[in-house]
Amino acid sequence: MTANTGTSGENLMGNGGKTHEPSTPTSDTEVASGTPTELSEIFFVDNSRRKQSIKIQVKLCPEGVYLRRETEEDDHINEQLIRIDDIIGSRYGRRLKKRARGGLNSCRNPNVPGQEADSEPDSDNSAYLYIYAYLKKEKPLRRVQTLRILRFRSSNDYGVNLQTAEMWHHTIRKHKRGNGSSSPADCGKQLLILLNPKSGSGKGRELFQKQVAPLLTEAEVQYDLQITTHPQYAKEFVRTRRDLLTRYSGIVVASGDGLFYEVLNGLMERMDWRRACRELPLGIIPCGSGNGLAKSVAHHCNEPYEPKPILHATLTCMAGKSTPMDVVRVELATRDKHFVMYSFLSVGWGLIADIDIESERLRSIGAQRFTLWAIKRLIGLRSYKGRVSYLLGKGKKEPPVEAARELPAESTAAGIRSSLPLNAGEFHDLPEEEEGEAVLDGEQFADAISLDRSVYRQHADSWHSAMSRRTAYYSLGGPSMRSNRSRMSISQRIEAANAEFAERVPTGTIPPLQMPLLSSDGWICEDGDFVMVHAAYTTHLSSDVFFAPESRLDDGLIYLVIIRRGVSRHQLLNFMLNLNAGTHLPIGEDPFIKVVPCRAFRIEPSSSDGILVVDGERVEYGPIQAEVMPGLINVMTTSGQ
Ligand SMILES: Nc1ncnc2c1ncn2[C@@H]1O[C@H](COP(=O)(O)OP(=O)(O)OP(=O)(O)O)[C@@H](O)[C@H]1O
Repeated sequence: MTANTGTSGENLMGNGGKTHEPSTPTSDTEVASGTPTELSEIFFVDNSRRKQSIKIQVKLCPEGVYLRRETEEDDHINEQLIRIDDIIGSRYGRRLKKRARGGLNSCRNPNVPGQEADSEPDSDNSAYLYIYAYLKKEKPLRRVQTLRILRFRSSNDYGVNLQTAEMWHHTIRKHKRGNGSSSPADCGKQLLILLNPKSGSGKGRELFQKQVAPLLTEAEVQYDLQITTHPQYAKEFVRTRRDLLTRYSGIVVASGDGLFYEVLNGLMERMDWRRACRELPLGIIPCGSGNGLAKSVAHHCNEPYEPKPILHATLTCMAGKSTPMDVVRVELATRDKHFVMYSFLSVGWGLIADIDIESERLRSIGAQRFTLWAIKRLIGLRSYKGRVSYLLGKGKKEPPVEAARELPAESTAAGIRSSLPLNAGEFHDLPEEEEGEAVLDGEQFADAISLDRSVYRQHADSWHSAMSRRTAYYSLGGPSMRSNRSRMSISQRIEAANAEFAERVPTGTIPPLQMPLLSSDGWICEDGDFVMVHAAYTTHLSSDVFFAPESRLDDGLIYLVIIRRGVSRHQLLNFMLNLNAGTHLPIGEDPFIKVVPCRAFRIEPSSSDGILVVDGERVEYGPIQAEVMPGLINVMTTSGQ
């Protein structure tokens, strides 16, 4: 719809065809900047069929834009509200040369002879305001793209008309801010967009240009697009950029879950990790193959996902709101080394992990590979011996389990740290980075630091150190260490460095992997044969696997699904078939399948052969444990907290 205002409006309202001043506030409440709170104007739309113009009152207020349409027929009045949340942005200026989506209809001022709406831009003194909105509709849940074009032509002077359009534009922005939305444009920062051109079907770049870039333009978002050139590019980028917090307002990953994992782990390696996690909201635009996080975020916000996941997720990232989300600190032990990684989706052992990884060889057939491999694995059903231990979530009762038992209250060696209440507030930032001597010291002792925090993700095909650089640097370079350094032996320095490190970086609060878990600390342990142990902390493992329906982004809980040997193939088949709808978990007690909401868990496989996955990627097989860091990061959502 194109509406025009100005002399025509005045004429109809009986002002004798005089041009009128630009829109003025209808309310006298004005903010310091001079932007009014409410604007109202009469517009007209040509109705060629009825050979008359339709009068439309347009009112802009904090709730959004009201359009009230009146025709000559008394009984024919209808109204529309474009909610401020549904408006992603507006633009003002001359008429766009290219026909804008939503249609810039030819319109003629009905009351001023000779004033052609379709005149060439050069002779057109009108200023146009383009309002871009994506209206949220229920049943079915969807977003409807809507463009409203307001044409301001009350003056013969283009500059005056432009001022009016500009005032409307700024008022829209003000109301969006007032609604809790913080656009990058408002804080003078850019959005960092990391795009993996190889993710999913390998069309990330194309999809971005076609579906994401136009929305960014509509929302006036300034962005820095970084196209990854190799694995670890994104991780290194966020880990090493000194101006990350001053230059960027948030980070959007246009890719699959794999790249999001890189970004998260890159942030966690920064000296200012805590501040970075708090101040830089993270968004995801699903261009990958699994897309569990994008679907979980859409589910959380009650936003549509299909049939246009990229469009919907981009809108979510543009909404300027964020919600805290849990991160899970995962610790692995292989070949006498400790590895730490930060996860946001899941840890898996057994059935689902096997299907996910083993079906890779059928990647060329698409998503059907999972179905085919699931059938294969159900026929040749495997189970794995081992031990699963967990700390129940606060206020959660232990579910009835056949073989669950409490760990003996062992009196353990000195130095075992008991499990503390998990609290994100316990994690601290490192002090600001210092150059020079400290870094040198760090390098000198890097190899000697006992707590190696390297992580190996086989699929990513590269080693990356999660903490070692920082460990070495901080521990020995801190002011408290420097003064006593000369009097300390190397081993004392290393010990002190580790102690300081443990305080300052996001260390775990549960006992290290090689230490026993105590029932007196609340640990519950199950030994036996397991078909599957799969832990999830978001609702969806992939866009079509609704694995943990009860999960909330920041509930501080890990949903541990345990399936014991003895489960029938029929029951397993039902489990697999119902994963899509989220109805796979037993409602009442079940001797073989159960779900445990916990804060931390440990898996200790008895054999050395099997598959473990973290966030859908294979990791080294061996003992693994994880604990939740509640609400550590903020993810972009449409409903902020
Ligand atoms: N330019 C690149 N070339 C090759 N690999 C890359 C490049 N950029 C990133 N990667 C790696 O590709 C891996 C997979 O990427 P991503 O997660 O984006 O896609 P996906 O695997 O298709 O999606 P999903 O993880 O949702 O299944 C990541 O682990 C990342 O390290």
